[in-house]
Amino acid sequence: MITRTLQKIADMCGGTLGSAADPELEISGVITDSRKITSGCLFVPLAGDHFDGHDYSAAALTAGAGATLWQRDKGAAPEGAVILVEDTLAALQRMAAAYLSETGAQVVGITGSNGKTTTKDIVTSLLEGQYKVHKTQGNFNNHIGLPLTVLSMSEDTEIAVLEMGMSARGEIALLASLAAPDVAVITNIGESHLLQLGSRKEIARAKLEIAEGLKPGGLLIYNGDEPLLAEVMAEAAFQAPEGMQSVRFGFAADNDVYPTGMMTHIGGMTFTTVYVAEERAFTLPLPGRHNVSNALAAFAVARHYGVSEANIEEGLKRLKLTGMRIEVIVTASGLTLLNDAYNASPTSMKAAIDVLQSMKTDGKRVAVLGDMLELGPEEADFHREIGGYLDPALTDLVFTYGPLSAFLAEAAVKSFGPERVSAFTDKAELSAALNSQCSSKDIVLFKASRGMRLEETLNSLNEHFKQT
Ligand SMILES: CC(=O)N[C@H]1[C@@H](OP(=O)(O)OP(=O)(O)OC[C@H]2O[C@@H](n3ccc(=O)[nH]c3=O)[C@H](O)[C@@H]2O)O[C@H](CO)[C@@H](O)[C@@H]1O[C@H](C)C(=O)N[C@@H](C)C(=O)N[C@H](CCC(=O)N[C@@H](CCC[C@@H](N)C(=O)O)C(=O)O)C(=O)O
Ligand SMILES: Nc1ncnc2c1ncn2[C@@H]1O[C@H](COP(=O)(O)OP(=O)(O)OP(=O)(O)O)[C@@H](O)[C@H]1O
Ligand SMILES: C[C@@H](N)C(=O)N[C@H](C)C(=O)O
Repeated sequence: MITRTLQKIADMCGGTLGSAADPELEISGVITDSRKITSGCLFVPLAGDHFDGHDYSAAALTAGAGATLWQRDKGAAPEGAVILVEDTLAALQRMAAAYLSETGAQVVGITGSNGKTTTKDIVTSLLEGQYKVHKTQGNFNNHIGLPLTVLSMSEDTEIAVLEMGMSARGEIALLASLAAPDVAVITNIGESHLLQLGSRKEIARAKLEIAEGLKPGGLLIYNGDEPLLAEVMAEAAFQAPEGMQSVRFGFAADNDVYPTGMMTHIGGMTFTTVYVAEERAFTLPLPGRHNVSNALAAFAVARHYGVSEANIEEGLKRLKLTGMRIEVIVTASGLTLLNDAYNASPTSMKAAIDVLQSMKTDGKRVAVLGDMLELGPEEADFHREIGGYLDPALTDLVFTYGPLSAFLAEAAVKSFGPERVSAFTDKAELSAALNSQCSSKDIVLFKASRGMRLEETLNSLNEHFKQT
């Protein structure tokens, strides 16, 4: 984490020391929540939807913070070590950019509608055998999360792997301007946040802002199976940096990185590809064809940094995936739970259904699917599309949760019949139905948008089977 004198911190964030501040005071770490203060940290108060951090600056100092930023338009600053700034969020971002530059770390920025977190985890696992790597924790991928990620990295980090999320134009541009990536990855163009962007082409334009933020001579690694990306890059408005290199990954053989074979097995996927010289087989401890796509993007990053095939194989073995991304949980009772409840959009929903329908079981395959949010005016049709995508020969029961998922159920009934499809808007009723209709031999998929918190229903079913 960042460790600097108070004066240096003030210089990095464009602030001015308050009269009581000791310029030589050592600051270590940056915290934005007064309830999580660490000794000697810099507290950065942010104004949010429910609180204004400035109301907690004095408490933060009392709790052991070494100093606090203070926004000039917030009235009288508290007594003690204060750095006065025009805007605390802008100061946080400026500090992060300065720190990243001072460390000299290489930066890999990862964006895309789906797979940012997964690909970030795979990239990290492939690189860390040869480099000191720091990566985004959880989903800290926005205008606050990315700066905090950077400020938490150690001074001797060699490569920072930073997830960049967005839900509006300009957001990736801001993150890329802060991070100045050496390598930018675009995993795919799906439908996430279509409500705000309006079209998939506009989503592609938003994601390609990462390329425009590359350092000169930087490398863009993008999904070559997605025509919208090439279309947008051909537009006059797209401003590639000087000397930009590019590598395309995907399933089509005209990509630079693509699989020459794939096989699903109980522990994940095995695929063959030409990594450096000749075709090799690699085992990915993750289910789903979509995760092969993510792995191929990560391979392109690893090859750029000269990672050996031996380290690739070791990296895949030690892969630590962030939870709730098609996480396979086999309970003591034998019930298999697919926890894919972190978020959902049509592309990721289909990918999850493909995983469920490809798994072998002596019991039933059960899909528990909740609302997909932020999809815009066509949201009902997107849910109907998923209902029609389910295969009654491969999925046995369908349970839906949420008002939008009623459209999914309506479409599924046409091929499953009413006795195999149940729609709910109450979690307790959904859980009761699952408890009575599922058996310990079943595989049960849970997937919905973050806002549905469907992991609560997964946990309820898990608890039920622990007691039976
Ligand atoms: C500002 C902040 O961190 N807020 C977090 C806080 O929210 P809450 O509503 O409780 O408080 P306020 O925001 O009103 O509080 C303002 C500050 O005051 C501090 N404070 C409060 C009380 C107190 O006693 N002492 C205090 O010091 C407080 O700490 C605030 O700093 O808590 C929530 C629950 O934990 C957090 O969720 C909330 O975090 C916000 C949402 C945030 O942006 N956090 C980032 C660090 C982050 O990266 N979060 C990611 C989610 C990112 C995301 O959604 N990404 C999108 C794509 C980008 C969309 C973009 N348009 C956007 O707006 O984000 C995606 O699809 O992935 C995460 O946590 O996963
Ligand atoms: N390449 C992909 N194509 C389709 N779905 C994917 C892909 N990669 C991951 N997913 C699915 O998308 C969901 C989110 O995965 P992940 O968290 O890795 O993506 P993300 O882009 O970080 O999401 P978010 O925008 O919420 O941060 C999971 O259900 C996961 O299984
Ligand atoms: C976490 C939040 N930004 C998000 O991903 N929202 C979408 C709609 C989801 O919850 O799936």
